[in-house]
Amino acid sequence: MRLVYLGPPGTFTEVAAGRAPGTAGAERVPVASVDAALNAVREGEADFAVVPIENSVEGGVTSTLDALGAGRPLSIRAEVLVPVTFVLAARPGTALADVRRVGSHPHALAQCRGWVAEHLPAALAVPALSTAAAAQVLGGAAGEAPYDAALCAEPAALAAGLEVLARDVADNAGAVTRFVVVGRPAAPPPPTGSDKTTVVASLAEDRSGALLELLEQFATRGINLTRIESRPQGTELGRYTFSIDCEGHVADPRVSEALMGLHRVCPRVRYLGSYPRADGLAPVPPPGTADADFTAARAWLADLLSGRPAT
Ligand SMILES: O=C(O)C(=O)Cc1ccccc1
Repeated sequence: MRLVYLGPPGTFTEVAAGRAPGTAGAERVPVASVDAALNAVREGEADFAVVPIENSVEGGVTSTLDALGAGRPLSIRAEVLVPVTFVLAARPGTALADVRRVGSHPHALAQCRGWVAEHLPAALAVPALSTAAAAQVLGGAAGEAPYDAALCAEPAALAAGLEVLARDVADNAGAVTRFVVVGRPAAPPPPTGSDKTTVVASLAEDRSGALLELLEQFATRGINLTRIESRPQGTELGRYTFSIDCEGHVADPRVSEALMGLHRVCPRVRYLGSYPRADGLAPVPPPGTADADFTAARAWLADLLSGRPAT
């Protein structure tokens, strides 16, 4: 079994890959970008990809959301939560006052924006493909590097031969990043009672109430959303698709009814998978929306249709 992840070694994604459920014993191969990881799975060069999808401070990882929403379909099999802390690291001999450009993954730059603004007010933020890639580029560059310091995990800094200038430089202690394990389309694993379902849906037309209609499919079935993000369709200003995570599993009656509702009201729905929640939390449906309520309602309807006396 081959698993690719956003590398190089030392990324937070590597930590997530090491904890990915159902991948014990897999050969773990770093790749340069989220697109490269997902395409390796599409092409059959890897069985699974582990990629970041969401952060508790910065929200969705747009490169992942866009890559999952377009191109050949993929399927999310599991999620992994990893706490993230950053150091600011530089080549030996660099002082904090020498740092004019800071390189890292855009989510790391965003999560340390306040610290950098306070301690390095004149520094430029330079995006890199990952935190460990920023450390590697800085440590490996013979002469001029594209930045003077990198924001990364401490082991990545040390592996690249850098020195730590400051620890715990994130603005929010306790930030958590969510990663997903992605494979080629397959039947979902059985429901566990603590699951999430991910879909991408677009609106029928640009009119008032269209988004409300989409959301109603979940609300009327008592389904809580754990993430919703709009992403531009890229065709014209004002056209968006919605990337949504909801509580529950496609095999749960209330979730299956909500997805069928989406299929009725949205021109395009991409089902990306149902998988166990990493936090183990179970949904608390409002009265009348438990799966047993939906099952009982279907049985009642079956009675009506068969002519059996129904109450
Ligand atoms: O670059 C990394 O180390 C990643 O794994 C992506 C990332 C970047 C910032 C916060 C969490 C994950």
